[in-house]
Amino acid sequence: MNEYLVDNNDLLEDDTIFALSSGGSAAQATAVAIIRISGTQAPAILQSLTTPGTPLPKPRYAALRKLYYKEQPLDQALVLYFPGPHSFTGEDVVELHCHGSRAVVQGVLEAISDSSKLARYAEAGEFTQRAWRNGKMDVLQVEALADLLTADTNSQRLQALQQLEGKLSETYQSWREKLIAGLAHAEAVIDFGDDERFGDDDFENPEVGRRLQQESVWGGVIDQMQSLRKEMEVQLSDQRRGELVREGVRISILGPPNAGKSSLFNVLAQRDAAIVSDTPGTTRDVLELTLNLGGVKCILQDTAGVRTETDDTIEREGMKRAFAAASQADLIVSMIDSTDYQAGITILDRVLTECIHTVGADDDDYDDTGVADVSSLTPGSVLLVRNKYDLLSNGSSSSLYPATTDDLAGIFDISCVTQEGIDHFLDNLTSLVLSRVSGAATSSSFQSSGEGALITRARHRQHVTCAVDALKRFDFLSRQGTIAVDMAAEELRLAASELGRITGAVDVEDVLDKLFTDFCIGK
Ligand SMILES: Nc1nc2c(ncn2[C@@H]2O[C@H](COP(=O)(O)OP(=O)(O)OP(=O)(O)O)[C@@H](O)[C@H]2O)c(=O)[nH]1
Ligand SMILES: [K+]
Ligand SMILES: [Mg+2]
Repeated sequence: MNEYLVDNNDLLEDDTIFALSSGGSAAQATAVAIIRISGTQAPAILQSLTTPGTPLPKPRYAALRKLYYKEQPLDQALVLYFPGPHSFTGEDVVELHCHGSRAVVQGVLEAISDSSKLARYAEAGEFTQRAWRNGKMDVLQVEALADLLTADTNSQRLQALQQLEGKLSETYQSWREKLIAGLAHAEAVIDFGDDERFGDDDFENPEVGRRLQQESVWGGVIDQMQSLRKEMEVQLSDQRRGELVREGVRISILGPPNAGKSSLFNVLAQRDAAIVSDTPGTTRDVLELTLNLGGVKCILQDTAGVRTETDDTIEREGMKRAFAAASQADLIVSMIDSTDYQAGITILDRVLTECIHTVGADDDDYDDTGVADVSSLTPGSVLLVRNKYDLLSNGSSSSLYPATTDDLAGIFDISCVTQEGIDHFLDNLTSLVLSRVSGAATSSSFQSSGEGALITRARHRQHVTCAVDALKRFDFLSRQGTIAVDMAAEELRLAASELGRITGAVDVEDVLDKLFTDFCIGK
């Protein structure tokens, strides 16, 4: 395809662009290939491919057309014409649904690029970029489209569709409008000294009337901004459900050496993804694989075995990585060898306490107990798995539980060798994953999509957090009486601009540049 690409410096926003939009490449045969052309020259290009005098298809209706290049037939294709602005990009768009063989696709692409020199091959995401530029979608919807195009699971698809529909955009827009209204009131209060618009005549003493009026307007603004802030805080306290759906729920397998962590990893992967051996300390790096549990994307991690002491520097590094992974996990599968229960519990107890209540990722020394810090782990995010159940005589395992038992989401006896207990464990793990994202766009809530204003990216969270911070400062300043109104108003302006950045109402070129490069060519 590179032959169609032109020098980046020559790219113009009003060029007519074209691309193979149906995925794959011109070198791969498919049943049908869709070639898309967007820009002012699109209808002319279509006409140059058909015999002279052939009319353009009726807008938005499919028509069968014979395509020619240099008087040789290229293909018999289904052709669609979407005159702008009623098209995906907002420009004139032509779609050619051709037979997907290499000869046809390459022939048609060559004909488009060569015959008239009217168009150039599109850059990655350029069609979407035009849609955004022409006001067909906002940044949130561009992000949703990117998510939809890369969705692996049901929940990711539903969430992306919901955001594409504009649910999230509506929420942020309405919040921003409220802030701007508040700002307008604040400015009226600021101007009030020289402004007679509040009808002082209604009051016997104009000065008293003025002050009363001013206070009541201001009081109303303060109340509205406070309830707006509460709405935002509710959205922020969503346990990151939307982000979990989008990014995947991180599940770390943690435990002492030889507990069978890699064996479980392989059972869940349904292949030999990790090395299993009877040598303790086999796994050193953190291994990851993606699982679909109940329609939710999960990232499963196998980690190095943790123990209290080791002289091996590589093993120490492995343990450090295991800790870092576990501290960032959303769920932990803590595993012990049932035949070595007591030793396992002692280690796990300590490890879990550290992972749940502290983050050890920055510690050079595993033995250092870090200061309590943020961790994505919450009580109920640890499943205790007692492995090698097959080796226990009469299946009785110890009833001793770790001291952190309050934090446990369940205790499971399994065998990675006989696969006993695996299904039961997996069912429970799946339920736990689902409960983590409940309220996000799962199929049921999508139907009754009343709310659905979930944050789906860290970028959104950051801006909403900044807006809330500005509203907190507003609250403080506004309580100082009308004396600090102008400073308070500035905070409203700041909060509005933070929200504007989410939808792209306020400058977001850098966000978009990054986003469009993630798109495939043809989208
Ligand atoms: N009998 C029995 N053996 C098991 C079971 N699960 C794992 N093993 C064995 O236990 C040994 C250790 O297994 P691994 O999966 O390598 O253990 P690990 O926890 O990943 O070990 P490190 O990576 O060294 O921390 C291997 O010899 C496995 O075959 C089980 O359920 N039953
Ligand atoms: K091992
Ligand atoms: Mg291992």
